[in-house]
Amino acid sequence: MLEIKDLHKRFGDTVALEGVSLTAAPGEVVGFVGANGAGKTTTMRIAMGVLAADSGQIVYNGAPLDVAARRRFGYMPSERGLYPKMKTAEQIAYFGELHGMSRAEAKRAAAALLEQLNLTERSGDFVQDLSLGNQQRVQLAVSLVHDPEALILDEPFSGLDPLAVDVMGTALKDRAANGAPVIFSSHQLDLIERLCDSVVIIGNGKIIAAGSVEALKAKEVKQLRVSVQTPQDLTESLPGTVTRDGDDYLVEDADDQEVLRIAAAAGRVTHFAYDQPTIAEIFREAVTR
Ligand SMILES: Nc1ncnc2c1ncn2[C@@H]1O[C@H](COP(=O)(O)OP(=O)(O)OP(=O)(O)O)[C@@H](O)[C@H]1O
Repeated sequence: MLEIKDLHKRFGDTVALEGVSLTAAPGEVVGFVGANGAGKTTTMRIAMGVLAADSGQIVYNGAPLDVAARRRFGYMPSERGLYPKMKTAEQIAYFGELHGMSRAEAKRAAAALLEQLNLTERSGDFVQDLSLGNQQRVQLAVSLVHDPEALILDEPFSGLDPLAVDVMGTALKDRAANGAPVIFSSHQLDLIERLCDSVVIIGNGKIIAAGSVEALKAKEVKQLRVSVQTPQDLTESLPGTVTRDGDDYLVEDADDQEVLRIAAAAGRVTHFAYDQPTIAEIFREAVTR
């Protein structure tokens, strides 16, 4: 379990973090979202020891996270750090060696990652000759090469094409399936919705919403969507506040069982469920609250 506890950080007069806490359990993929300047990068840098907090703690499996444990983490910093004049496969293996792997182990791990990230054909290319998206795949490979116990990734999906997003998403899910806690930041909320078990929303250095994707959605659920095959117009006969969305009825403030009974009496009910908001809608609502 990775626990980020009550972080505070100022840069001069700027208050960057004001009591930020979040946790990632083993196998949990946590999406970290927030507007530009909200404090995501600062939080992740502090978690990785790149930056010192004014106060707060990073706890891993019950103990303060130290340098030795951090070496077993995988980190993708926002300022990407690759050696442009090194060849792709060598680069990944080199980072493996920096993490204490033997040369042979590191080369094997690099080859496997290149395969998984569809980069095998680029193994011998200099990093500087790769497209930006492929450089980013290499950056992910670098953060994964030592088979990290936990992952902290700052916007790993920015600028990737949909195919690359799928490849990277699968790579992250695989790590989580092996028990790694995974935290990544992103502005792509559809992706967060697709990949994450839970979401943490930060605004102006404070956590403004957090929880499992299902719990966040369930909390915001408001309207019932009903589709009925009937020649009648049920707007007046259904209880509560009723509006139309195409052929559907949207019902609020009503007993759902009563709605179902009236709808079923009128015709064949083909859809009956509460509309769930998207993570994008929950985010917009949270940051404008
Ligand atoms: N080294 C620094 N010196 C001064 N201010 C900083 C520094 N790093 C971050 N800040 C400030 O701290 C706040 C949080 O920035 P941070 O980079 O953590 O946000 P972010 O959520 O990662 O944003 P983005 O989505 O734009 O990457 C901002 O007001 C930013 O200007």
